[in-house]
Amino acid sequence: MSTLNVAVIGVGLVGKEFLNQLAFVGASDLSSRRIRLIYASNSKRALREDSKGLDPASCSQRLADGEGEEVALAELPRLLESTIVDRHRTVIVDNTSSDYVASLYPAFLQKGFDVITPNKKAFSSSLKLYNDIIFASRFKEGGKYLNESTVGAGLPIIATLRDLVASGDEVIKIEGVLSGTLSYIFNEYSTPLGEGPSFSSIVAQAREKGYTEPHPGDDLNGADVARKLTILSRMIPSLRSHLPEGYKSVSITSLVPDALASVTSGDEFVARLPEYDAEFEKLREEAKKEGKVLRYVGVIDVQAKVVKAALEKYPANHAFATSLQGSDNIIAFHTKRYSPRPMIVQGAGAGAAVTAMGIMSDLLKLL
Ligand SMILES: NC(=O)C1=CN([C@@H]2O[C@H](COP(=O)(O)OP(=O)(O)OC[C@H]3O[C@@H](n4cnc5c(N)ncnc54)[C@H](OP(=O)(O)O)[C@@H]3O)[C@@H](O)[C@H]2O)C=CC1
Ligand SMILES: N[C@@H](CC=O)C(=O)O
Ligand code: NA
Repeated sequence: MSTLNVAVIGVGLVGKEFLNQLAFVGASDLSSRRIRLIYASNSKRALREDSKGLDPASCSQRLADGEGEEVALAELPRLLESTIVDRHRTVIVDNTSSDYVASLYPAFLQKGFDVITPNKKAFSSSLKLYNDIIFASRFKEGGKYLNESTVGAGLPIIATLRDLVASGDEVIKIEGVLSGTLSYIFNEYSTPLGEGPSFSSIVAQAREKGYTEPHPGDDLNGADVARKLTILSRMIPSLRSHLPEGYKSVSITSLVPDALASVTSGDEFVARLPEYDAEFEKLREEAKKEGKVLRYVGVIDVQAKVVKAALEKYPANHAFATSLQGSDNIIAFHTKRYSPRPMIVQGAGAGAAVTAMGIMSDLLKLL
C-alpha cells in the first residue's frame, strides 16, 4: 500500500479543522497507514517529521504553544523539500489566504507535489499565475491541483462545472448566491418584514461563526464573490482568458463604506462598522417599500461575456428570499442540457467544518 505524505501550511480556523478531520480519517480503516502528516506550519513556525509522521490532532496546539522551528517565509520551498525525504507522493495543503504561498504553486507542481487548497488567490488573481499553474500541472511528472473548497466550501461546485464542461455540455449562465457571509448577513438583515438587528451586529455574528475571510472587508467589498466568479469563469473554455486581472476585472458592487476601505485590521474594521448602520438601514427601507429583500448575487453570462457581483432586490416570494438560511449558497447552472430548468446546488457555503470537508474530499480523491 503506498503512502501519501501531507504537508499542511496554515493551521487557523480551517486548517485546524482539517487536521481534526485528518486525524479521524487517518484512524479509520479507509486509509490506515496510507496518510502521513510530515509538516504543519503557521506563518511563523513549522513542525516537521520525516519517518513516523506527526499527530494531526495536536499540531495546532503545539504551534500555538511556540513549538517547532522558526520559519522565514522565503525559506518555505527549501524547508518543504528538505522535509520530503522519501519518494512517496506528497501533497501540499495550503490553508492560508496568502498571495505569497499561492505564488509558489507552479514551482510546487513542477517538482511533482500535488496542491490542495481552499485559498482562492492563485486561481483568481492574474491570468499569468493561473496559466503557469495549468502549465505546470500538465507536465508528465507534474503534480495535480484540487481546489473544490475555493467555491461554495464543501459543496460540489468545481466538480460539477468540470463534469459539465468535460462531458461536452455548453454553459449558458451561472448565477446565484456565492458568499456564505453575505448570504448570512442578508438572510438575517433583509427579511420580508424589513426590520431587525443592525447591519454591523450581523457582520460581527458572521465573523464569530467563522464565515468571513480573515479580513471581513474582503467579503463586504465583493472581492470574495468576484474571486469565485473568476475561478468558475476560467473553467469555461470561452471565458478562459476573459478576466486578465482576475477578480479585479469583474464588475463589483462594494458594500464597504469609503472611509473604511483602507482599514487593514479586521478588528478595527468591525469595530468601526456601526458608524455606518444608518446607510445600510436606508437600503433595507427602500427594499421593504417595494415589497422586496436584498441579496448579494454573482452572475456569469457566458454569451454576453458579462461577469458581475452585485447587490440586488428580489420579490419576497423569490427563491433567494424564501429558501436560503444561515450561510447557504445557491448556485444555478443554466446549460444547453439543463434547460429550461437549471441544475441547482444549494447548502452551507462557509464555515470551518464544511470547508475542511471539501479539502478532505479532494485528498481522498487523490488517494
Ligand atoms: N472560512 C470559510 O468558511 C472558508 C475559508 N476559505 C479559505 O480558507 C483559507 C483559510 O481561512 P481561515 O482558516 O479562516 O484563515 P485564518 O486566518 O484563520 O488562518 C490562516 C492560517 O494561515 C497561516 N498563514 C498565513 N499566512 C501564511 C504564510 N505566508 N505562510 C504560512 N502560514 C501562513 C496563519 O498563521 P498565523 O496564525 O501565524 O497568522 C494561520 O495559521 C482562506 O484562504 C479562506 O479564503 C475557503 C472557503 C470557506
Ligand atoms: N468568506 C467566504 C468563505 C468561503 O469561501 C464566504 O463567506 O463565502
Ligand atoms: Na466547493
